[in-house]
Amino acid sequence: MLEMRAITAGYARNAPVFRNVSLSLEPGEALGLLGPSGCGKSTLARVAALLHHPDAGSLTVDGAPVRRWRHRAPREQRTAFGVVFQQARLSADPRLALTDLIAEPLRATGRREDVTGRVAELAATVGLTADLLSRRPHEVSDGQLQRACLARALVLRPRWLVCDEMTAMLDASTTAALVRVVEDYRASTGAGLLAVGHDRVLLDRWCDRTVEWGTLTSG
Ligand SMILES: Nc1ncnc2c1ncn2[C@@H]1O[C@H](COP(=O)(O)OP(=O)(O)OP(=O)(O)O)[C@@H](O)[C@H]1O
Repeated sequence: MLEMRAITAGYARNAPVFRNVSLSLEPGEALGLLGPSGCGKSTLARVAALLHHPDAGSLTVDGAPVRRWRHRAPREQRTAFGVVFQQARLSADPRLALTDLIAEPLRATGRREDVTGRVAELAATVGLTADLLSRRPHEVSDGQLQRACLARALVLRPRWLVCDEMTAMLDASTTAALVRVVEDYRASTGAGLLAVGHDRVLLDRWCDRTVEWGTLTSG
């Protein structure tokens, strides 16, 4: 279970982006989050994935309260999450070939021996061919780079996936392919999903439940 209670968060101490937002996901649930631009959906998604320290409120992941965020979070909690953002180019190190980008979390957690097998397996899953794997981000399309970012998000087999406008920059066929990869992953592992988006039709089709930002505030 992923439980956020009365979260207040933002980027300046006395001017939070939002206050008292609560949201819970059941184990294995796919939840879509819709809301107007700038309301704070990405910020909340980053709090949920342990990437942004909230000003107040509590987060519990699979029964364990989160006390530290970002690099201070315990590895076991940090690696429970796979995250994919809208702008793949901002979240990909431009110096790394796609194969190293996908392998980055394995190397960072000392699992170098898993790199070759796991990268090959995930490249096939997300539809990246060997010639693309050796290229760097500026040598591939946005869709190809997002495929690599999704593979990176899955490489440690997370229990929770956070997809923040993952498909907003992509065409219909790449969108369908990446959504299918996430669905197959969830079907085989039981992972939960928080999908932030603007497209209600896509979220309704993809998720078990879709909530509007305006319904999450508890006063
Ligand atoms: N790193 C940052 N520093 C300062 N302010 C930020 C930062 N990131 C976001 N903001 C501000 O916080 C507010 C919420 O941004 P956020 O990206 O969470 O909204 P959103 O609901 O995801 O928007 P969108 O749907 O447009 O992506 C916005 O006013 C934004 O300008």
